Amino acid sequence: MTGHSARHRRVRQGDAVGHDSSGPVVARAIHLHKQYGEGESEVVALDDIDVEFRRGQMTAIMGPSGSGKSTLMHCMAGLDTPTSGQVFVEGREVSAMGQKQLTNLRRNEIGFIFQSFNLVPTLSAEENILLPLQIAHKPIDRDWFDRIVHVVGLGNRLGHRPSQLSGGQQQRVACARAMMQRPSVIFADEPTGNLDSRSSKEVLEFLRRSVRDYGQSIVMVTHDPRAASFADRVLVLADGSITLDMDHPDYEEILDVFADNGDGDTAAEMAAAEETVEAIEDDPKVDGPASDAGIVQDPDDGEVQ
Ligand SMILES: Nc1ncnc2c1ncn2[C@@H]1O[C@H](COP(=O)(O)OP(=O)(O)OP(=O)(O)O)[C@@H](O)[C@H]1O
Repeated sequence: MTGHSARHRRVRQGDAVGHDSSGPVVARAIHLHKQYGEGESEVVALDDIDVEFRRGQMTAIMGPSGSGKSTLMHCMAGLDTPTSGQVFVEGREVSAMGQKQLTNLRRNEIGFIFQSFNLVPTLSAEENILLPLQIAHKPIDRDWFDRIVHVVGLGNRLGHRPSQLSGGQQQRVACARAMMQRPSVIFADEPTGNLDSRSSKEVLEFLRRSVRDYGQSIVMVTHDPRAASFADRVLVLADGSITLDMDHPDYEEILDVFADNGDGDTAAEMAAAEETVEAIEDDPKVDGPASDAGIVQDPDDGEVQ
């Protein structure tokens, strides 16, 4: 398959991404520039990015390793500071906030989902889900809790600790935790990166449902074209710039983009790796999902709330 439909737009340096689409904006970056180091060690991670993320949409951010995906998400979420430019969430300028305001913003407006789940190992699933609200001394809406737990499908696992749950179940706890505070936007960094394809699908279906049924806004970094195909919109980054803005692309169209970018080996490798994983999972001799074994929690990979 070659070429892209009119729904997909090549983006050139200086173009504003998302300004021509309908729907209110939940988060926005204006001339966002991020540079690490100086002189010979200087790296431009984000090169003058203009982008808008709309409410009630799931946006996937893709691109080769080192293209700036995590930096963009961290700057949008107030976890990293831009070198220049502005970031707004709900119309409030994140890039001008002090530490206290940032903490408040992250507690009240932003939900996080990380690749390594970041659950507290000594707490039960229920306690993990409620922890951010308790830290923020906020009241617990039991009806909302019950609805989320039902949608995530964890009803009979609430008393279990993370070590007693599969990788997919742990990530669904992390999803429920992110949804519990009804954030304006959830930022998800490779949410299915540690999961087998079956668990990935469960997590992605939950995220999709939270967008469809509850109008949740989600921005998700992923390397996985299958995960990106769950999104309403896919942005492709290269060398710190957004190069493509795709509206509801399917899996084939996403694979095609990486082939078009001269990254065909990567696309072929991704498809082959996925087929191998699916074959292993479908093999009756293999007992349980691959993700149940060997999950290592990285305590430095972001914060709990
Ligand atoms: N703290 C840092 N100090 C110096 N350089 C950094 C730092 N963080 C990121 N970079 C550099 O900025 C660029 C963008 O990194 P970033 O992590 O955003 O890429 P990415 O697209 O998320 O990559 P990956 O897919 O491998 O996670 C890379 O060249 C990276 O080496």
